[in-house]
Amino acid sequence: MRFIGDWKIAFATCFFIALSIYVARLEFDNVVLHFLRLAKDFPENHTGGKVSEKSPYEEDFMTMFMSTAEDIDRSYSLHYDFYQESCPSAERIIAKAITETYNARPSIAPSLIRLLFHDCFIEGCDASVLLDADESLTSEKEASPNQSLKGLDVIDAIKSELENVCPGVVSCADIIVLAAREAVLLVNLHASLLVLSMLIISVTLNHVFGTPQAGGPFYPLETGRKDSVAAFKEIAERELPTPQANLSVILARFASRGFNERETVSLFGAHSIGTTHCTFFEDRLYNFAGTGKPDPELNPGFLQELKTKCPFSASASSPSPSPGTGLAPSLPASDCPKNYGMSPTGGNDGVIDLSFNNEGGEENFGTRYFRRLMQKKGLLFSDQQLTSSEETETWVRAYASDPQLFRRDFAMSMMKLSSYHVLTGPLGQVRTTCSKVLPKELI
Ligand code: HEM
Ligand SMILES: [Ca+2]
Repeated sequence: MRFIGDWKIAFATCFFIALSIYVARLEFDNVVLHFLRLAKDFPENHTGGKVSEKSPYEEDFMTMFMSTAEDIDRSYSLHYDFYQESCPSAERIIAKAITETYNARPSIAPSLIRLLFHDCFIEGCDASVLLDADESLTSEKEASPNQSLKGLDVIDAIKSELENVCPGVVSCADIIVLAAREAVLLVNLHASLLVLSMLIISVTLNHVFGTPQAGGPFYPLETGRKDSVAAFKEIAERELPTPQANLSVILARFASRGFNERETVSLFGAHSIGTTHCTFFEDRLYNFAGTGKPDPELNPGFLQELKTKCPFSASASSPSPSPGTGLAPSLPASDCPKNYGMSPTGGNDGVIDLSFNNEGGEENFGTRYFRRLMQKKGLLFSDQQLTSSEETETWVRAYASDPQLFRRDFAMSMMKLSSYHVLTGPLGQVRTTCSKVLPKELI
């Protein structure tokens, strides 16, 4: 009995020490939150909707948020707490909905982060990706890269909840970026108390030994995005890099949207969570670039493990665009079985964790992905391409060994992506249903 009592006291003590260290180590997020509070007290100091031209790494969150903006007309720009008066509970409602959904369906977190990328990368964060086809519009959802998107139902559900509370106020574009922000925060954080306690202890141990905390980083977001009245299927087909894209294609696509190498590499850290279909990399296992052999850039032991997860299928032997082409631009999705889209028939529809056989630990958001790249264990050809140039490999190595650097850079890049090319003021509309533009009589 005595032993059990001692054990309990020891456990409780460890738990509270672990908790204190964990909380203390959240300094990064706390600084941001502190700054957010400051920002709230001085609302006239917010930046406008445009992403700063200056590299965000020369600035911190404070300056990015509070730097000079006097010359920007606030009604035409994003600003912090845009819904403060029009819908004060909006951000709370979104956060609650995402947390509840995540508790029942943790896979929602990566799906929402990917949804943000696919929306913002194509003509900006304007919810264009959510529109359904109608007589005047071809849906972006039909573009081959978007056919495997998930989580749209959750955005729709949040939107209808918000429409009940404050009709016609909160844009779908803002819901996407806020939902993705909550998703980043939640990744790997499970709700059950037992799991949470164990997580805190294991995370604390990780800290002691120099590895990062669980969950993704927090980053502040301005709001006030408007929704588009158009969708951009062809642009999505053409511009979203394919899993077979080589580094120059990838860097060019990101650079044309203002992202440098460092920012691009940091965003790829999102691939440390979620899943991928075998069809997106099976050519690397069986028939790389039509050679009938595996990709020599794939770790041999890892290759064998992947083969058991993704057995040879008809689609693995079908011709594929040679790596690096991005997307065969002249072929419609259905004619191009190995492009970004799901091959409609004969494809390997197996699904595998992007962190398959992860050695970095579940809690290791970001860092584990970069460590795997250094071991030639990138799942997608496009992932492994990040180690193919000196500049990008430098960042891969940096993020693999410095979790705090990754968290900071990822947060900054996600902020930048979330504000890319937004519509504000009269340039867009607030849809009442995310999948439909407003009927003319309501505009
Ligand atoms: C060259 C650039 C990229 C390519 C080729 C690419 C490709 C892919 C592919 C093929 C999948 C698997 C989809 C499926 O099978 O359902 C995937 C998943 C994912 N991607 Fe990317 N991606 C890229 C960049 C990004 C970026 C920049 C982000 C975020 C900032 C991102 C976030 C994700 C996430 C979180 C998942 C998991 C989705 C889920 O589990 O539902 N990706 N990506
Ligand atoms: Ca868009």
